Amino acid sequence: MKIEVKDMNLYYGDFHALKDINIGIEEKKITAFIGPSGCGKSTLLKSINRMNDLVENCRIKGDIFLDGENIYKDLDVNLLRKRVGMVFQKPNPFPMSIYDNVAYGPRTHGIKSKAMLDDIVEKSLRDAAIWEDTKDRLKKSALGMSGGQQQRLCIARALAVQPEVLLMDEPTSALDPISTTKIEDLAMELKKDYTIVMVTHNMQQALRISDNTAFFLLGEIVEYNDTEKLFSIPSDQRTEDYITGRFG
Ligand SMILES: Nc1ncnc2c1ncn2[C@@H]1O[C@H](COP(=O)(O)OP(=O)(O)OP(=O)(O)O)[C@@H](O)[C@H]1O
Repeated sequence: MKIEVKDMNLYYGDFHALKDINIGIEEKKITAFIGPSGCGKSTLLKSINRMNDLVENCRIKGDIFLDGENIYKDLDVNLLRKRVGMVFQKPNPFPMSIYDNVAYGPRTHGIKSKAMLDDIVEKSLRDAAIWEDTKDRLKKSALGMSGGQQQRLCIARALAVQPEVLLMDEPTSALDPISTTKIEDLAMELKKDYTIVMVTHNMQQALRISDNTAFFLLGEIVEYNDTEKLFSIPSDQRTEDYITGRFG
């Protein structure tokens, strides 16, 4: 297991948003989090790189381990966020050039050599399958790209600091079907090297690309299994009701 969440409970003030969460995320696999709106998928995703630390009134009990190290006790938060990158629902490139977007992370980690940065930028853009679209316009603003290109750029930006885990929060929900397919293909390619955890509202997407799926409801994980099993022979009635479209 790359990540293990043990007996985790999370509260936003008095609101109990995650209840007794226990889940192991397998290395170099795609794990999908599905479930109706507001059931805690993003909250758990954001906990894995401690983004909830930024939320006032957020209290967490229990533990999360990355390669056996407790992320709340044993790891520096900056190092954790280098190892666990994140891509958000809406592409959010910085208002700067394509090159500078990708070089941003490596620069903040102290890399100054132009040759080294050039290599990292090219490799990251290639790995995010967007080198061909960008190689002749690296100095142009990232904001001039299409939404789908911007999302792949954001993935390149996340890859540039050589993370081990990539958290993706509904990465295709703002994209058209063609860009969505590109991101899905990319995720399947990236799992050779990275552990991917993806929140998705799209059950077809979870079925197409993920190895394991967790079904969330009202802050609990109702069922967690191999994706094909979860969708073909769900063991909980609530999972069955959700995947057959009876609610949510
Ligand atoms: N910063 C916050 N302060 C207070 N409550 C919050 C905060 N963030 C989330 N919540 C609440 O926690 C619950 C879980 O939210 P979360 O965003 O994790 O759900 P989700 O399953 O990802 O939903 P969606 O699919 O709509 O993104 C919701 O009821 C939400 O209103």
